[in-house]
Amino acid sequence: MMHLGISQRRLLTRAVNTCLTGSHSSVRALLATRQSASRIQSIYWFSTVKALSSGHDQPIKILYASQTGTAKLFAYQLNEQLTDEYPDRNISLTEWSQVKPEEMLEPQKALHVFLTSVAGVGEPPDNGREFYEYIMNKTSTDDNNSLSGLEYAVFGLGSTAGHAAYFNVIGKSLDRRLEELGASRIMEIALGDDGDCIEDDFDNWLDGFMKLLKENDAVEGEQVNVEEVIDDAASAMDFVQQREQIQLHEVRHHSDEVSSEHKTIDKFTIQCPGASSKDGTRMKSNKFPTLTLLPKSKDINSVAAHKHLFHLNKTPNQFYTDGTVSLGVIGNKLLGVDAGESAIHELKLAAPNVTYTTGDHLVVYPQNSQCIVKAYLDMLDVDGNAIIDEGQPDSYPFPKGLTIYETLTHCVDLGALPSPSFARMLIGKKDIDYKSEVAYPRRTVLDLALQYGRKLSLEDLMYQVTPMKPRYYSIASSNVKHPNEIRLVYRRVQYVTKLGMLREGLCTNYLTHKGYIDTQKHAHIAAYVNINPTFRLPKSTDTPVLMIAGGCGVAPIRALLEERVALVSAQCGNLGPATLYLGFRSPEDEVYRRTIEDAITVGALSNAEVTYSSGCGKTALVSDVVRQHGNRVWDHFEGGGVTYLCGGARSFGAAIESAFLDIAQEFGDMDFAGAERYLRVMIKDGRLMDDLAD
Ligand SMILES: Cc1cc2nc3c(=O)[nH]c(=O)nc-3n(C[C@H](O)[C@H](O)[C@H](O)COP(=O)(O)O)c2cc1C
Repeated sequence: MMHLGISQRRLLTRAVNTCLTGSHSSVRALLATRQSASRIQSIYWFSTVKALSSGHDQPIKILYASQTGTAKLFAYQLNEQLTDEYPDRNISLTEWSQVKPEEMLEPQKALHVFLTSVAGVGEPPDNGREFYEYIMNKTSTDDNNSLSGLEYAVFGLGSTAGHAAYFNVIGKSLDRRLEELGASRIMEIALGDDGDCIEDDFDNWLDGFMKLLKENDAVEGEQVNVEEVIDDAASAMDFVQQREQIQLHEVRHHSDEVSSEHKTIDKFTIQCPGASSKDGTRMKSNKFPTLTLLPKSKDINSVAAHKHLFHLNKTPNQFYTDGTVSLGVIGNKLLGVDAGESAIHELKLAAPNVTYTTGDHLVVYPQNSQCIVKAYLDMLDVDGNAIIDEGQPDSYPFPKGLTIYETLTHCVDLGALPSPSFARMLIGKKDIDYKSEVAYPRRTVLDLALQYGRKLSLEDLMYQVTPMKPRYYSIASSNVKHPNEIRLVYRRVQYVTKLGMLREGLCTNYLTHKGYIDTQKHAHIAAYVNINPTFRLPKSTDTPVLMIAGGCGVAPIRALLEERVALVSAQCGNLGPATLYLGFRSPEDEVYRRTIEDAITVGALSNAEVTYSSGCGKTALVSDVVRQHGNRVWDHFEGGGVTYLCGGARSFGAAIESAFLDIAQEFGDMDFAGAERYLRVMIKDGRLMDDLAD
């Protein structure tokens, strides 16, 4: 399932940069929601914040660890704001994995700002693991190890939507650990919540951080009082406002001599081979470094423009994560043909050289649709064929040497929301209510630019737009049955916003358009397998299995069923009983009936209960059925069986968790707190596994 659903588990993908969109969840998170708020408070109640003592010319090190790109994006935004504000100060931007852990910290030499997300349920991001382990194991007893004199601030990224029990644990532990090791916290940790509106959280933190630096400058003797600090903040905003007027300046192309006629007529434009205007000029940003463009003769609609970015692999410009491969689309069909446009799809991919295990995720790199890319090219006034030259400054956030068309197609998320600062620039106001004006109506950069009549330069877009992130999908096939094939299940996302704008999920629509044509020449997608060791069939085949799923949550369940059927065929010992509770929106939405019937016929599934929440005479929610069968469910729990829970996190996952808590209280004769403890032990012991997302 894609999750739009589940997959979006990690799917986090998502939305990583959007407010109130999909997010990953887990039962343990749901369980802990009630407790987490007070726990977080108590942890930080006693945290100490010390006045910033370093000089106003002290270098600032921005250090980030990011799994899906959000912390990285914020780190870049912080870098931009700081270099803007303090052009003469030494500001550096470093990914944790870029330097040896023991070389990353420089007490007394720099102010350290850490940004880190949480990935993999309470785990650090992959590019942060080494440093995180280093700092957590570092001892404070050895003088050489002491971090005394190191001033720091932490912006943590996490999600309460799906990970309340582990909300921001990495940022919080890091923040605590640094203090334990003698470092000085100059600002309370900020806990960005991707389950709500993390852009807003970062914006508020950034505002506070910049003010703190200004106050420090004032204390240092520049005689700036508090009102001045506030005025400064306001004039910084005025600058933002000025920026949107986008002054156009005459500049030279990096290597070309500008002809005398251009010198005289192009007062506000850059002479540029990548311009689409007749006179060869385009707009310039008065804030971001001018991108040097080279002409390219190929047409943007040529095949080359749509190819994947594998040619960048093993270069400094590599775009895909190691292990990303090109998978041929060998099947793509609507499973519920009468279920309308949001019917569930199944995508079949040839994966001859890919190793995966049943329960893993496939991480897909989507592309923006051609019509959206074209609309941006028109707005930017540039030629999509022009190549963004290799010689850009290091701060340029995307691979160099690609055409503008390729960059807009692959590297930036044109469906994402602009950051608050970018939105302010586009709207032309310093005070905006980001949630109501941008996040909830889901206005994109293009929407705002068109609505407010802004013309954007290429640079203003490239330096502020959200980078493209790959999307996570639960694999819906078993590697035992299909070692050379991967199936995904997804629902195409389409909806109309409160402002009446049609919105389409970027990846599900990308996949939908990867139609299958039965020839040797397949469409391809770029993707890699993400190992998911906490979602596996039990090692012992006779362990009883209970599977509970809703909608696209059927994806990983299909994989488990396929594997159990394969185990029956291979006569791999005694197969324990297996029960399935599965819910769909309506009978038309139902998928895999045949698969379920076949599994029952061969003995891979003992019984199945399929319910519909609407569209038929007898509707029921899966959670109601689970409650009705409470005694059986309890016997399963007590009998040492394993349980799988797959589907949407917020409503489906929460409803089933609530049913489990009721069952434990009723049949286990325990109170609510005891029921919560009971489920927690099941999770810890690997007897309750989930693949939940929204
Ligand atoms: C696989 C995965 C696991 C996650 N686990 C947690 C978690 O345990 N606790 C939490 O607070 N957030 C968790 N999150 C949410 C992310 O930390 C959050 O979306 C963050 O903004 C992502 O930042 P990044 O893109 O820089 O990695 C998880 C996200 C993913 C993708």
